[in-house]
Order: sequence, then structure tokens, then C-alpha cells
Amino acid sequence: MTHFGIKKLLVLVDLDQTLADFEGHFLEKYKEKYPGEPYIELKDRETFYIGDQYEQMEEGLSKKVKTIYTTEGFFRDLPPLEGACKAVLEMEEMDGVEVFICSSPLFQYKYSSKEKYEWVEHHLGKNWINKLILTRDKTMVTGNILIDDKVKVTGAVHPPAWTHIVFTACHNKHIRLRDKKRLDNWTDGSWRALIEDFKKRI
Ligand SMILES: Cc1cn([C@H]2C[C@H](OP(=O)(O)O)[C@@H](CO)O2)c(=O)[nH]c1=O
Ligand SMILES: [Mg+2]
Repeated sequence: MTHFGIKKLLVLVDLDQTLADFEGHFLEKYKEKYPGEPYIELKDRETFYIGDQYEQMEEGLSKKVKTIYTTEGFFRDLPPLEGACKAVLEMEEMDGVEVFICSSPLFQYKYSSKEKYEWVEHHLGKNWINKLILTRDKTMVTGNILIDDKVKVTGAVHPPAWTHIVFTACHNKHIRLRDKKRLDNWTDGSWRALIEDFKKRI
């Protein structure tokens, strides 16, 4: 975006499994609610949608999986991933960088939409309510970078305005990416080098 001729790098950061621990929290709640049912360790997770892999394991399990993440409070109570909030707050403070959180609500939006606002307010601060973009189609959002754990982010616009950086997660770690960079964590400082690199390119 230009403001008096100065270009800002617009960074879109996904929420679930990029800032918030969707997978870890899911597994904890699933084991609590269904102690007799089989489950998949995080190291063995392979599909983006948790329900798909559980259904492959045993017919009918995806229904049980769904009861976990559609329960009131699930999205609100997601723990942040290590270093995620600190990194986003520091990124926003970098010269020439502006950050937005870009997240999809569930199709069953009843709790997830509201609770994503609550999560952002609680973990990042009230001002960040202005910076949360909720959409089921992230390709409709402009920006320079999208950091997102979903390997295939598709929608009405192709190619989208942003370059997709894949945030490494249990469900995507085994996938060989040919044309996309990864960000593996928020703790080793590599996010800063990545942002600096993109700043040079705009
Ligand atoms: C059903 C499901 C949703 N989600 C997340 C992705 C979306 O959030 P986000 O765009 O913040 O990553 C949201 C709606 O699908 O829930 C998973 O990460 N795994 C799942 O299995
Ligand atoms: Mg995500």
C-alpha cells in the first residue's frame, strides 16, 4: 500500500494452526470426550481436515471429530502456538510492515466467528479487532504475503495478490513443496529474515 509514496509490506497471517494450536487442542478435547475411540497422534497426522483422516481410520468418526470443533468455546480456548503472538506484535512494529490476521470461520459459523474475535482481542489486544479479516475465500483479500498452514489456499481469484508462505504444521510437514517457501516456527527468528527479504522485493 502506498502512503505518501512509501510502500508498506502487507502481511496476512492465518489464525488456526499458524497462531493458534488447533490440532493440539482438538486432540486433547477429543480424548477427553471419546476416551474409548481410536485417535491419531499429531506426528501421524496427514490430511488438512482432521475429520478426513479419522474417517479413513474408521467410518463414522468424522462426525465425532466435528462435535469437538463445533462446541461452544473451542475456538475461544485455543492456546497460542509458541512465540506466535510475540512475533506478530513485533512484526507489526517493523518499519514498512503492516499485519492483518486473515482467518476462515467454519461453515458452521455460529461460535467460531465470534470466538475468533475474542481470541484476537484476548491474545493480541483490542486494537487488533481492526486487523482481523474473516473470510471463506482468502484469495479475495489483497496483500503481499499470506502465512498459512493450509497448503492449497484457493478461491475465486487466481493467481491471488499475495505470495503464500506455508506455515509448517503436523498435517503438512511431510508434503514436498515445489514452488512455495515454508516458515517452520515463530521461535527461531527466521520469520524476521523472511519479512526483511519480502520488504526488499516490493
Ligand atoms: C475442520 C477444520 C478446520 N480448521 C480451521 C481452518 C480454518 O481456520 P484458519 O483459516 O484460521 O486456519 C477454520 C475453518 O475451516 O478452521 C482446521 O485447521 N482443521 C480442520 O480440520
Ligand atoms: Mg490455518
